[in-house]
Amino acid sequence: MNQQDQLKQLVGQKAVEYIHDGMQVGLGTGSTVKFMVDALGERVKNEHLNIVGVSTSERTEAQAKSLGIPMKSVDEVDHLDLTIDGADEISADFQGVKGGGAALLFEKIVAINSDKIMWIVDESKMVKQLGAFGLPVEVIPYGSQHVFEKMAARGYHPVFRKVNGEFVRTDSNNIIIDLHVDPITDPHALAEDLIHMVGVVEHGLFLDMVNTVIVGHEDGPEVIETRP
Ligand SMILES: O=C(CO)[C@H](O)[C@H](O)COP(=O)(O)O
Repeated sequence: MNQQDQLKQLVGQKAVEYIHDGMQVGLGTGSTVKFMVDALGERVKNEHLNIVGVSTSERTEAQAKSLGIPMKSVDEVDHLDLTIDGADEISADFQGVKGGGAALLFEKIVAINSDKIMWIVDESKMVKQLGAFGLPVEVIPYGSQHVFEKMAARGYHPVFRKVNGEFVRTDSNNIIIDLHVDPITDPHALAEDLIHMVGVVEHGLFLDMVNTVIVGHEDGPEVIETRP
């Protein structure tokens, strides 16, 4: 395992210490969360931890079920106690960019219905200002070329996300446009502009949301309470 994966595993293992009996827990998406779900599966199996998971993607759902974690859909729970997710960038004032794994819509729905939100990252994700990582925006396919052109006209430097020449599809069958605005000097203004563009379903700016960040360093995990 490379060093970055070791840090991801470390924060994943640390995060599950915050999960207790009876909790309804949102499970994010991505390579860091995968380690967390593995660790949670161990606790469910070995300690008979009694929890319900709510996933943010088909990938996480399949992994959690394969490990015997009891799962419900977001609409089957009245609330979530805690959501643990990864992030692509976290700024010095704890604003986040997410959606590198194209799961930002479900991640945001689960996050805003959670009492507490925790992000788990290796130290490379901590930045001064957001923007170096392209900002993912989920867009419905119909009319997306026009949305793209409007974004370009605003100077957002959009790029359709494709793999092998094919549009990447989200779990809702939408597509992703990554914006290259670096640095993002006013994330709130950008978020406000994007969410009002017709055809945009959701954007990857997760603002004023996170309560706890666990950062993986070589000498151990650092737990930062951002909004206790
Ligand atoms: O937002 C996400 C998926 O949509 C992920 O949380 C984010 O991309 C981080 O992923 P990783 O842990 O693989 O670096």
